[in-house]
Amino acid sequence: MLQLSHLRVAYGDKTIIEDLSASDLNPGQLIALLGPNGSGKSTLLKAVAGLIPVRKGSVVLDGRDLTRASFEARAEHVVYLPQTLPAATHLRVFESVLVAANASRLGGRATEAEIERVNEVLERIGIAHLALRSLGHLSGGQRQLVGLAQALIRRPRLLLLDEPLSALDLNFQFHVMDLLRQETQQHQMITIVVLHDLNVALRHTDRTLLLRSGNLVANGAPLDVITPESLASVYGVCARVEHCSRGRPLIMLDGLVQSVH
Ligand SMILES: Nc1ncnc2c1ncn2[C@@H]1O[C@H](COP(=O)(O)OP(=O)(O)OP(=O)(O)O)[C@@H](O)[C@H]1O
Repeated sequence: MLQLSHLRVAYGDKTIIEDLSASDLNPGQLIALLGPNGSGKSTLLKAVAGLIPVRKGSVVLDGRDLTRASFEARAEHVVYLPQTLPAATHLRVFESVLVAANASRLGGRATEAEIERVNEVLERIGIAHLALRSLGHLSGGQRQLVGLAQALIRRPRLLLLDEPLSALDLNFQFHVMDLLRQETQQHQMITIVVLHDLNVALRHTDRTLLLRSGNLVANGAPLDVITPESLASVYGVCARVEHCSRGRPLIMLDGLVQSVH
């Protein structure tokens, strides 16, 4: 279980998150982290991952406060995939995922099991045919899928993904969200994914955290959090949550209420 308590996060003297708490973040849950541009989503993920110091409060994972753990200890349990795509190096896709699989131990030869796992992850994501291509020869979306493979191969306790769909086409967006849900449930991970497409959050996630100006304004089931009221007050849009002929919820955007920036 993950519990965030009274977090304060700042860049220098600029406080972004003042006093944020979130509980009920449980293993097996795919959790959407939503909020307008600049609301602090990346800052929160980076702080939980230990990439920005937490000035106050705690990040407790399975009873252990990660803010007091060494970077190495934290890296064993937490994987963070940033918004930026993996660098376009000469490394081949297969090697880059193998390196990620080995990231938590120093050196040593890859085991048969690790090689098999890399093949399996590439297959599941749908990029096995790219295994021998160098990263520098891939498209942006293909590199984003490699980044995802590098994260999933680690099978962490806590997986933090910052806009992992931003470069993907519709087919891969659906496939990746489906895969994340399966992996999260099967391996009882806690997966937090930053999304801008609220329909994706409604369709694919178990829980939703909604940020506004560094404050957590809602934490609950997607349909309880994504409401006309919260869309108006947080995103400044006039919208309805309708149900399509198959019963799935869909956000219909009618216009802007106000600027929230
Ligand atoms: N390195 C930094 N130094 C100072 N301020 C920063 C830094 N990085 C981000 N900020 C500020 O922190 C605030 C939150 O930024 P953050 O990137 O966490 O937002 P976000 O919700 O992820 O936004 P987006 O949806 O646009 O990616 C913004 O006001 C931003 O300008």
